[in-house]
Amino acid sequence: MMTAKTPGTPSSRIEKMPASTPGGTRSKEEKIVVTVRLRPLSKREISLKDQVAWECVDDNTIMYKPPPHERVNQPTSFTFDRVFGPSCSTESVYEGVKNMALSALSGINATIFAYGQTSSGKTYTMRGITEKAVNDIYEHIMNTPERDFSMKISGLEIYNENVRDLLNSETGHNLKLLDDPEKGTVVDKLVEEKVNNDQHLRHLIGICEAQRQVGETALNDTSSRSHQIIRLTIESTMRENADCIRSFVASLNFVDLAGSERASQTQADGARLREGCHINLSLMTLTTVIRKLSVGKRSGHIPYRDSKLTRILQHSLGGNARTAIICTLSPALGHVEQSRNTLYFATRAKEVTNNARVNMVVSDKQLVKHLQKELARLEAELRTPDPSSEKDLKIRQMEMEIEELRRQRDLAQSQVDELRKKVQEDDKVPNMIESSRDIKKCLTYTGTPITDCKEFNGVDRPKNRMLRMSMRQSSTAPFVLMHEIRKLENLQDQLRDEAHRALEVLQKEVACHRQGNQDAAETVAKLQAEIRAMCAVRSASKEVEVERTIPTNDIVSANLKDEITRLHSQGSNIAQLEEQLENVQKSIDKLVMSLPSNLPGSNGEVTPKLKIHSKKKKTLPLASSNSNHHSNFIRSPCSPLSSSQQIVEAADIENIAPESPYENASKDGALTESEKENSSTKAEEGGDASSREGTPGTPGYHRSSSVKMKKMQRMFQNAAEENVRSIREYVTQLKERVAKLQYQKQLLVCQVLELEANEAAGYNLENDDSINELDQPRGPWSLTFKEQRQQIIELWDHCFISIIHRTQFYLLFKGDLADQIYLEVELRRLNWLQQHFAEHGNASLAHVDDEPVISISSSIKALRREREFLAKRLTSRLTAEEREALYIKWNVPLEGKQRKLQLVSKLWTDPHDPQHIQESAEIVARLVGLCGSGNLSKEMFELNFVLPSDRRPWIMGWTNPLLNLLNA
Ligand SMILES: Nc1ncnc2c1ncn2[C@@H]1O[C@H](COP(=O)(O)OP(=O)(O)OP(=O)(O)O)[C@@H](O)[C@H]1O
Repeated sequence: MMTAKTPGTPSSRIEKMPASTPGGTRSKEEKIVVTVRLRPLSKREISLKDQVAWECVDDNTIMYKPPPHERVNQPTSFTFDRVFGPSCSTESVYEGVKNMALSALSGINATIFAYGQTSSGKTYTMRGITEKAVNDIYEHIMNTPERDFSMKISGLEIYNENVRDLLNSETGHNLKLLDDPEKGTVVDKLVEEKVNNDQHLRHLIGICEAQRQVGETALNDTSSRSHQIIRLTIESTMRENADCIRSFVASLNFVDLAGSERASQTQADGARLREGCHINLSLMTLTTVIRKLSVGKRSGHIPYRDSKLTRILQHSLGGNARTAIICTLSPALGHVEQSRNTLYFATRAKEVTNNARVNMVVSDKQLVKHLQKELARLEAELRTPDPSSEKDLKIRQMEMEIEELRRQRDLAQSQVDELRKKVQEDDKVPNMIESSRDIKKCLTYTGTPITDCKEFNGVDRPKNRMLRMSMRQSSTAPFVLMHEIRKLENLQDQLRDEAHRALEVLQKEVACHRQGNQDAAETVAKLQAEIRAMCAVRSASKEVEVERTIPTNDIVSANLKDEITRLHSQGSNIAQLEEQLENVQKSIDKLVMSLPSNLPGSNGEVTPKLKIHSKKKKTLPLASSNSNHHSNFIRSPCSPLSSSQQIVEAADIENIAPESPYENASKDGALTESEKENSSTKAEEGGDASSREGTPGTPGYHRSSSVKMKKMQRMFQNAAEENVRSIREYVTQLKERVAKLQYQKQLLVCQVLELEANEAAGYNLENDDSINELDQPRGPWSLTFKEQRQQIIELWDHCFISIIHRTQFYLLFKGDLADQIYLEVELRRLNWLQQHFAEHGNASLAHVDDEPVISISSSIKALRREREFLAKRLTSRLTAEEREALYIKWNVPLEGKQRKLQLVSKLWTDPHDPQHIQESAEIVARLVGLCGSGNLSKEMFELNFVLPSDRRPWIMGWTNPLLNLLNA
């Protein structure tokens, strides 16, 4: 025999909570749900020709339909949560309370009542509801495998105010109600049967039904004479969490009340009358409790204890449960009074508020198990403190971290001290200062020392020191330096050869025009001889150098010393070449002036296209090799340098054609003085009387011949002028290239001088650690690289350098050891440029043909043009989606004007934000097609003068900034 528990306290221990509030979870106020079910007329009613007096007018309203001529003084219309008419199935009625029934599965108590007069259909309805609820409960359990459910069932009836156990028909009579301080009212000795499955549950419910007191009344052959309560207690726990000791627990009550009719109506007497009295006592108390609860807190005392029914169902009436009351009605006019009473009861009931909450409990078994486990753990801990406990472990870890941090701090401190000491020693070495002076001198393009150079004055000493250190690191690669020296010398040779060839052409031109200035021809011949002499010296020295073209590392130090000496001794060669070219240019100018068209007596004007200071700068070949670009600047018929040597020879032959009589006479040696004079006069008139095409003696013919001669003369004259002009321009280009060569050589000399200084300061080249660093993959160089690259990025921004150049450089040089030379030269170049801007402001750096070479404004202008170009490329290189994504990312208004230009104008603008730089470079690379196409090569940045096949700055490499810097 098991002890019965109250609905709120199933077989579990409520976790330190009052019986009325198990689990302590927050309660939810909810009114009792009231529905009305109107059954069809029964056979008995039909046979009595009773009439239907009630009609369900909608889902919520039931209305009295009085017979004709009846005066109705009472309400005729009643509204509830739901109203079900005679045709509605029990399933529909269940749907109205289903939610409530299933809330028991999640720990909320629920009670479903059936209230109504005898034979109104209470039992009929509650059987259907119970059956469907059982189906749904088991379906839910099947669909919730994560929870472990257990269920118990108890059944009782209150018959004549006696509580009978429907599952214990033998001894379960007149059970006592006990008041438990924790659990509330409990039915003593009520059997609670554990339910195994749905079949088992149905079976047990069937037993309860069978055990219920049934009797025949005038209205119902099988009238239920008692109040029946079937209670399911459902408990569930999460399966996974073994440590979870809490469970949901709730009870679900199915209550089928006895008929609420008056005894007289049932024509009861004897036993039925007595039953009726008791039934009415319980129902009267229920009605009173409901009425009192319906008016709220003002109602005062609630007489739950006045009947066993209300005592047992106390929690379901205004307490911790959700409650639904299904009021059943007979539609018969003959029962209208009882039906109205039922509807009055239902109307009050719907005003009652309950406070249901989730019941969380700890089962005694689980609690004991949990406490035992905890006790064992604590005892074990007390006996032997666990060394590997989490807290201890953390403390030890932290101690180790502190120790490591301390060690790192000490190491860093000692490094700083060492560095400081070294720097102090460095400052004491006069050779280093001397070296700095040399560098200053070498960096001065025009040969004038930059006395207040920011990078090397005392004001910026830390930066200066850093630069010196980085230069020492990178410039101590003698092998690279020697390689660069060789390259420069080759360039020098090529330039000299080209200058020589240009002068040869010039000489031929002079020879071609005997009327040219004799002095100029002599000057040219003299210069030509000088250049030949220079070439001879150079080729002799070359022979000596053959053996040491590829020096080994062992002898690199010694060779470099030789190089230094040789570079010093050759220092004047380039200057001489420049000077000689200058003289050549002057001679050409004289030559041009001496041409017939420019002589005051010819046409009286200087040909505009022969103006010496031509404003229009032509694209002339600057290839270091003898390419067929020469054909672009010397044109036939007079040019010996048409395109190749063969053409030169052919042109020499062609030049014989327009022989003058003076020439013929000279050849023959038989021309008289008068003839010479005649010839001279005709020549001055523009005609050529000695033309072999003419027939002397014919006036018309003579005139025609004279016109032809004039045309031919003019033609040759123009060709000659053109050639001389071309040569002049070519010489100008040679001068520019020589200037660049000079600059590059100076940069190299700087490095060599620095090497000397380092050596003098005790940095032995052979034992220099920085040389060994070449073999080491990372270390100090990676730091220097980062510093130098950041300086370069900032200087790019400061000097308005092409953003395509920046992109190329940024993407190419990632910190390889081989990048040292590139970074260093770029840094020097930019420092020098910055210095120039600081000193000269907007004045140009150098002049070619009176055009400014570089200035702040020209750099800004070039950068703007470049951004405009890139903005245009946004359309062709990116899709509309990509563009839009970029606008959003770079905060460019999507509806704004010139969005593309706005976007491009934001690129490369923040030198201090590495992410900005990286992203800017990626976008520019995409726009100019540098991504993954192999277009980027370090060769572009070598110290070569690459042929600028296209003048657009963005397609050129490092040579372009150099050109920008030095040229235009
Ligand atoms: N909605 C309905 N549709 C069809 N028949 C119904 C309906 N409701 C009840 N009945 C029938 O009416 C008769 C009386 O029903 P029932 O026994 O459920 O009434 P009751 O209210 O429980 O009466 P009592 O209080 O006397 O036990 C039964 O024969 C039942 O089958």
